[in-house]
Amino acid sequence: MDEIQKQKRETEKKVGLGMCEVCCGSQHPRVMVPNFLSPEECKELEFIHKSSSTVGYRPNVFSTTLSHLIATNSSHFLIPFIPIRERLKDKLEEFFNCQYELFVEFTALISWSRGASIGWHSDDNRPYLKQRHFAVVCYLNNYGKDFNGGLFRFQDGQPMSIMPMAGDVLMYTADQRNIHSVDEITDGERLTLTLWFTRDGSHDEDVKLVSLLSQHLLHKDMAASYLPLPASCDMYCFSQDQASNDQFGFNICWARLHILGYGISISEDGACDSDVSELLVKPVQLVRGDELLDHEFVNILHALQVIHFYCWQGSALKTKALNVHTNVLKLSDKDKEKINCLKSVLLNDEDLVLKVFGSMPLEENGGICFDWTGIVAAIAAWEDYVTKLSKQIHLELPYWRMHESIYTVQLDE
Ligand SMILES: O=C(O)CCC(=O)C(=O)O
Ligand SMILES: [Fe+2]
Repeated sequence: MDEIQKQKRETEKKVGLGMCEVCCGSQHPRVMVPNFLSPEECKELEFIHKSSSTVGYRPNVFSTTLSHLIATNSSHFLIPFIPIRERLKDKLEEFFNCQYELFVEFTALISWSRGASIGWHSDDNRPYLKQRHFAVVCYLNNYGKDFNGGLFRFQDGQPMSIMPMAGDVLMYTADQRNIHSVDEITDGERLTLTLWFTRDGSHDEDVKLVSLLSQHLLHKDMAASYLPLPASCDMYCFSQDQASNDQFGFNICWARLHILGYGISISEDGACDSDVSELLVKPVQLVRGDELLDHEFVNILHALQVIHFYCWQGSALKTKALNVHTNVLKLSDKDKEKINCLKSVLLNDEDLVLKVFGSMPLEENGGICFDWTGIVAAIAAWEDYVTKLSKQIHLELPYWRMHESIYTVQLDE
């Protein structure tokens, strides 16, 4: 930890606040802003990503887009992004001395796992990406602690290489003046919040998101609107050779529970004979070792959200856990057989899970934290958290619809 902080201070020194004066006239318009996001903001976004991500657009890359959150009944998770997007836009316009308004073109949480990398490129290097004028990369976890490899490099100019550290933000123009690459990840999972901005209002992401939100939220009864609903199963299906779409691989929801030491059980008879798409929408129970928690989650995504909420809020939940009643059952041999059968459907390559999600020490990331009372407390605390966000989005949506823009609405208490 000390070593990392030392490295971080060195990076700040190297990059220096002087970089913040760089503007559009420079040969390589770019800026690195240390500690722009708070540790709490980084952790909340990590929770959202780890409990909602799908397979990404490149091998060994996972992503959570805002439209995916809307489509999976998790629109309320947009709320934490809103103040961050606003602050990033203000900073970008200020640093690049923009005389015109910028629009967010695309927002995503993106994680890169072992084996992922990208060679030299500019971010507008395809005809369909020409509207991308600025890139903003917010680093949400730490080089050397959460992952290894994954250094960001610019081909020319200063700063030349960036060591990702949680909270730091890199902004650069998306054109040829900022050709860059990312080294291969050798261990762990590297997480960013990445946004592209455009001057072209016809590519404003908000217009599309508001329309999706209207379709999803307007006619829904609030009480049911925060329970997650999985997307189609291929969005969670990881296979080594994604192009071939072969059957060998794993379901990433299941895999993310597995690396934290959890399994799932589906009590319904014959579940094991179902195909993956059916399994994803069935109620599940959590398993650890030979124990089963007697609580039914509406589906695997619900269980995954609660476990990652527990990892995120773990210590804060300890006091709440004191008066919680926990019912834990011992698994019978027949139960174990059913669970193993399920496992064979959701994962046919266990080694691949470990290869992809790496083996960085998990202690500080909540990986080792486990006790059933804490998890039962997390079930209720997760519900309070999502209900609060859900109420907020329902209150704000009418204003967003009016302005076709997603922004912090000042509502009187
Ligand atoms: O994550 C990063 O540091 C940059 C990723 C990148 O270059 C891209 O997505 O185009
Ligand atoms: Fe890029």
